[in-house]
Amino acid sequence: MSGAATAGDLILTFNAGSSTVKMGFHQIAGEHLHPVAQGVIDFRDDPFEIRLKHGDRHLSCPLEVGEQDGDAILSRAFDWLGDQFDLTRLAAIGHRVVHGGDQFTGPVLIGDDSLTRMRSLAALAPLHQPQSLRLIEATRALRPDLVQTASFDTAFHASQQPLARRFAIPRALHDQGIMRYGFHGLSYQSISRSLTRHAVPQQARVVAAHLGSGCSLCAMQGGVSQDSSMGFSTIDGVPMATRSGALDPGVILHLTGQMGWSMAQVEAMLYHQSGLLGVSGFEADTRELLESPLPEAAEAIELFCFRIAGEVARLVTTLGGLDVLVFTAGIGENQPRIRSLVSDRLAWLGLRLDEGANAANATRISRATSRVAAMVIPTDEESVIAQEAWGLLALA
Ligand SMILES: Nc1ncnc2c1ncn2[C@@H]1O[C@H](COP(=O)(O)OP(=O)(O)O)[C@@H](O)[C@H]1O
Ligand SMILES: CC(=O)OP(=O)(O)O
Ligand SMILES: [Mg+2]
Repeated sequence: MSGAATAGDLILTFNAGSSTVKMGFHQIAGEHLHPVAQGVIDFRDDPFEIRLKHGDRHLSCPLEVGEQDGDAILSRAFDWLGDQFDLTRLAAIGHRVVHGGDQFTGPVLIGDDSLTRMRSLAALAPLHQPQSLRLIEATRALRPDLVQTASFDTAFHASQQPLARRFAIPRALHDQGIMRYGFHGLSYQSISRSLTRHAVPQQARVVAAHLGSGCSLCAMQGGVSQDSSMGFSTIDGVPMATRSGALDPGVILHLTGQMGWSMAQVEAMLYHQSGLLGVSGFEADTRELLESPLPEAAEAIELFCFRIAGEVARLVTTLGGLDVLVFTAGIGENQPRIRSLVSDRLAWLGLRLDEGANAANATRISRATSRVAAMVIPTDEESVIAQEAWGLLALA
């Protein structure tokens, strides 16, 4: 890749999540990077399309290609994006890559060697890593001239103490990399920066709850990660849209041993058939569940909030107390009812919501008298990826 840097002033980011690819266009202007447009391809839409918000304009384009055909999706998306932006201005494309293992503790330029190492981690994040790798490879084929960079979800958690990262299993397994990594790190880094902008002191003990399709929580102090609910894989921690969250490992032994399930069946159950979808029996989206009169829907929401509050309590122990609870991502930013149900279970910590502010998705949603502050802070993983890509351009 060396010598490939262009004089472009645009950075495009790709954030391949479990069900969407989010995009961000950022413009380099002197010492600053300005977000200029955000886009999304949501694979749950049928038929799916690319949607773009550019200033006040909302644009969309049907993709009309198979969901699995990554090359065709990208080429069609690039054609259309080329009508909206002068893509010769692209200086770099930055990708979110979920698993960096213990090999990547910061962002990297993508080249043959880093790509091989990212591929070796694909099995550890089967919902995410293959999707990012397909995008990176398709972009390389389409625009081999472009600098590409990778920003890792796991990197932010490299600051955790060894104790927080260890499972109580034989040391030899830990030494082979079977340890707690933590995810959603780009989101937590974005939150950490926003907290500084909101004048939250560096030493404040913060628990951030990233509640989207994937859900995790992170204990932060001094602007860095101290512990998190997700460990080795993106199934760990609290229940999610379709993932189980932490589960007694004896259940897996029972299913594969006594009940004769294959590993593929177990994997499908843990990643795709559990969480809100599994408990409700019909729906993974909190918006639909909260509208539903069915008791199973109410139970799915109750269990979700019960487990989130329980995880906050565990992370408070890691921090030795709690000053700020932050809600972020699709659910955290937009679902007052979920924030309220979680916070009610944390009243013993001295947390009291201002229900008016909560209903309005205000930045500060706790009462002035609350011992713990509760905040709603939009996450911006795309800006973190773009900043990191920009920082690497000089090395390209
Ligand atoms: N405007 C909204 N109002 C209420 N809930 C929302 C809204 N947008 C997203 N959500 C919830 O957030 C979830 C997706 O969150 P998001 O952070 O976009 O996920 P991901 O990045 O993991 O794909 C949806 O399944 C839905 O439950
Ligand atoms: C790590 C993870 O679960 O990511 P997402 O929420 O984007 O699926
Ligand atoms: Mg996400």
